[in-house]
Amino acid sequence: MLGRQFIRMPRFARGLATQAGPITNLPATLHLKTGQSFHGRSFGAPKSIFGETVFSTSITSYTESMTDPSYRGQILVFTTPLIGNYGVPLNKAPFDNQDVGVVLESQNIQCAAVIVGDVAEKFSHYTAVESLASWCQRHGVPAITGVDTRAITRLLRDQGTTLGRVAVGSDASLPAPEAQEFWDPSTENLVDQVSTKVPYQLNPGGSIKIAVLDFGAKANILRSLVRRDAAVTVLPWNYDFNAVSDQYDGLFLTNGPGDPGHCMEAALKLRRTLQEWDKPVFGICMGHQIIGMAAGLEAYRMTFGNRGHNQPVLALASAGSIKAGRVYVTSQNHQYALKLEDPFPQGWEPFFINCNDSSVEGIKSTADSGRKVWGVQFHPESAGGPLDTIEMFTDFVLECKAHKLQTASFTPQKSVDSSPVDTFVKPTVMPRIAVHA
Ligand SMILES: NC(=O)CC[C@H](N)C(=O)O
Repeated sequence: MLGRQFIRMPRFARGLATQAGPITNLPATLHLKTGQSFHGRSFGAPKSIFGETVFSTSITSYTESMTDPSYRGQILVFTTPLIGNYGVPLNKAPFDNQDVGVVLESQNIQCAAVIVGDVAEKFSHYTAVESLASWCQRHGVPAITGVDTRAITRLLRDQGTTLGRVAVGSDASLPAPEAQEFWDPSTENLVDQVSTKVPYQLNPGGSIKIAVLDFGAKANILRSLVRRDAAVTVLPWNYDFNAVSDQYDGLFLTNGPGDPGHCMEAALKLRRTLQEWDKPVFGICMGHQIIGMAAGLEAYRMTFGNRGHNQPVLALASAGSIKAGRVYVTSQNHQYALKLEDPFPQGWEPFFINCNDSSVEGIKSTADSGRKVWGVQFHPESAGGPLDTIEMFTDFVLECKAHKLQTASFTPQKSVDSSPVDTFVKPTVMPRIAVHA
């Protein structure tokens, strides 16, 4: 009764919900480079691919995870046995300059393939317009169901993230590829593949100007800034921010796929920024790793990384909404981390530490450094996952405003025309859809 009263499905969704998804009967095999093979059924695109096999402990939000550009090149194994039961929503948001035009984290499925124990053949949700199976098929993404994901996960935990091959249809019965045939996505600069090619703006009338270096931004990061009334200018990952830094009140560095070592160029540019520019800087995941590398810390590859929405982190310092000594439950998706060095580089301190594996979960500039710079390995923007740390976006925007106010009396007023956007390729309709294509 209650459900009927409060949850009214839009007419288009009512007809589609609970339809059976088109599960194919094609055989499908996951081969790991370490020699193990798992045989199941295909429910995605009838094609075979290589990738890096990783597991996620997230229980919900398969749609957000699969569209997160940080999963590029990865074969994503869900530890939750039943995946797909709420289907997939229409991935389109109102087309205006307040949003990136999508409901999920980017326009496309970004992971190379998905592996589940049991795909839901029927789905039901008031926003669902199609099944997980038809979404994968439409996007050309292979997917396997009916394999022992617990066994795969235990292997990956022991031997670490492992290169894999998803073989579908007649390929499924072929022998496993030779070790040297496995493609390793970490050898490529994946960031360059997903970052915007041209700068663009969101919410140009916002009260504070934030430049965002796009390493493969999740849409909810951009939304989280826009919702706090930031005027956001999204720049390619290797853009020379130093040339335009005086025109912004803050700098943000996003998440992104692959080995941060491929983005050393961005870390070196940021090192100069931090030497010459004293406004607030905030980075998430890949962005945090870039800040760390700019500070002189080293990034290393973890055995199996952290992927899931239940990662507890302990705050070691207080800043804004974050209180030292508290544990926050966080959303994560990473393979690399910053090394915990003792002592930390001068002017820097650890901010958060992971309660499970003691890896560095955040760094910040020290109180006496005169700067406000934070990086966090986890995802405060959630999508999916808990919102325990979402107020870090508010903290950042408030710091930018405070800095602007403090310096306003000393800085000559800039003319309105000083916006760097005038020198950019400035489309009249922002290329939101094309950003992560
Ligand atoms: N989500 C991210 O930004 C991931 C960062 C980096 N690609 C890693 O795997 O560690």
